[in-house]
Amino acid sequence: MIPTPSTSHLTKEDFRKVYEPAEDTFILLDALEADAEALTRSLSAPLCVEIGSGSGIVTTFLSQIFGSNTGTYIAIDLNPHANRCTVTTGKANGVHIEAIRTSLLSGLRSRLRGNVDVLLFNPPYVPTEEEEEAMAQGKAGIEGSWAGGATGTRLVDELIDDGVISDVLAEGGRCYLVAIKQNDPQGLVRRLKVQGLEAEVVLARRAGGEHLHVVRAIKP
Ligand SMILES: C[S@@+](CC[C@H](N)C(=O)[O-])C[C@H]1O[C@@H](n2cnc3c(N)ncnc32)[C@H](O)[C@@H]1O
Repeated sequence: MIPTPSTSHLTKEDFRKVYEPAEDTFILLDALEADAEALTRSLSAPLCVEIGSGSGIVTTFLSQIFGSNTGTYIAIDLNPHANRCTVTTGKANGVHIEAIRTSLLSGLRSRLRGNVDVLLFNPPYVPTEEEEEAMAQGKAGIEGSWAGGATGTRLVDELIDDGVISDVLAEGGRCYLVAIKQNDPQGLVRRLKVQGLEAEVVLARRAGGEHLHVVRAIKP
């Protein structure tokens, strides 16, 4: 069993500004752990990119699967406090994470094209008024952790429908997305398939009031 990275260096004050790991975080860790053997078998020096890294716990966990001196870890977040927390969580657990402040993969897409071995995104997935989502994105604070627009998939839609995921993944590269039932995970799977990816729901469970899913897409 891979240990959950320590976040004990982060304070209550940090978690007022940055998303605190919760059930949606943990289902993503579980999906990665379930694929640990396949990940390490097929990738020796992986380039791993997480969008929306928050506390940094997911990227740190992924580095533990590969071994912390193996691979390159890039963690993106729109929230500058998340960038800082991600770096300190990496350090506290012995991994170097490059934190970048941008929206989705803006400014990085052409550099990453065909090179990403593992792409992760636990997005803001709660269905909200579009105005509320736009305001949350503008503030780049904690509100941006959950406000997901009309169907909760505004950011994921942008990644899928603009072909960003299929574009940046390397051959054999994998993308893991968290979604809830209201996001229509099977619809996400269908649209990822349209982009030429092998996609499926690999994990689903109820937690509190949410029916959480992890969608995995692999570039053949
Ligand atoms: C649900 S939280 C997930 C945090 C962490 N990965 C986890 O699983 O605990 C979503 C994260 O996405 C970030 N985010 C929201 N909009 C973003 C955007 N346009 N580009 C990059 N990150 C974004 C938020 O700041 C937040 O840290």
